Amino acid sequence: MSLSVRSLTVIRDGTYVLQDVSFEARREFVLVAGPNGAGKTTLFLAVLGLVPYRGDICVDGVCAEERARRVGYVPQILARGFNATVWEYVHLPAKFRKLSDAAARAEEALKIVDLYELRERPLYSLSSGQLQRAAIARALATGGDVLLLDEPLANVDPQGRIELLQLLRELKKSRTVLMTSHELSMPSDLADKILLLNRRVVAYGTPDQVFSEEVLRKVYTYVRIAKTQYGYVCVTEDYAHPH
Ligand SMILES: Nc1ncnc2c1ncn2[C@@H]1O[C@H](COP(=O)(O)OP(=O)(O)OP(=O)(O)O)[C@@H](O)[C@H]1O
Repeated sequence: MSLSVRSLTVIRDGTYVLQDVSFEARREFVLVAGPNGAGKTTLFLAVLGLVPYRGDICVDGVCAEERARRVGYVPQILARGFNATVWEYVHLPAKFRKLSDAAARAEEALKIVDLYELRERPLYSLSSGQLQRAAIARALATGGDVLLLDEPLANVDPQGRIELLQLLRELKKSRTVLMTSHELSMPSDLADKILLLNRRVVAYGTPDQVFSEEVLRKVYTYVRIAKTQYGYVCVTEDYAHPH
């Protein structure tokens, strides 16, 4: 459950989308932050071997593209499908990979995300938060000691967010989880590390290290993050100086 990225460079249409990106994560929860176009999704696609890249990417010491089998990926935009049930959505990828215990894996994954009771429901009937949890179960069912979650908190209501954060806390106990988010307010016990990207690694460290004004200024002009009793709270200067 370790991910090691060394000197990763991705060029698309002649432009450097990622340049000399290096970091390691081992059974940690890493929040991948950075502005639009910073290369966060591209980093995930490179780990999965879906874009051409230079550099070394290894999962549990496996650096060839078979490493992708050890990675669970939840993309930013989730297809609701039309006729699939929750069970089919979670079970079928594991079955198509001919995993002998596909049904047991799907069952366990659905229990982990607390959707087992809803397994016969059509996918389209789920709320956004439930759909996100179903997508996480789908990734868990095919493997996934390293989980890559692209914006799982987007479009999720506050109650769904609490449920998802609770699930993420559980998942990180036995896995390496990378999650992208533009929402930097979060409980202080969630992220072990913050990877602040802007095509290069701007900073990689603990939230206290990266959420400092000095580091954030390198990427965001008007953003501040305060550590409060509620966790890290992100405010922009228009809140700090109301009109
Ligand atoms: N298929 C592609 N061909 C060429 N350039 C691409 C392609 N996909 C993405 N890019 C470019 O790569 C850069 C990084 O995109 P990426 O989606 O990785 O950023 P991101 O940090 O995930 O952004 P966001 O926060 O908006 O989701 C962007 O400038 C984008 O235009």
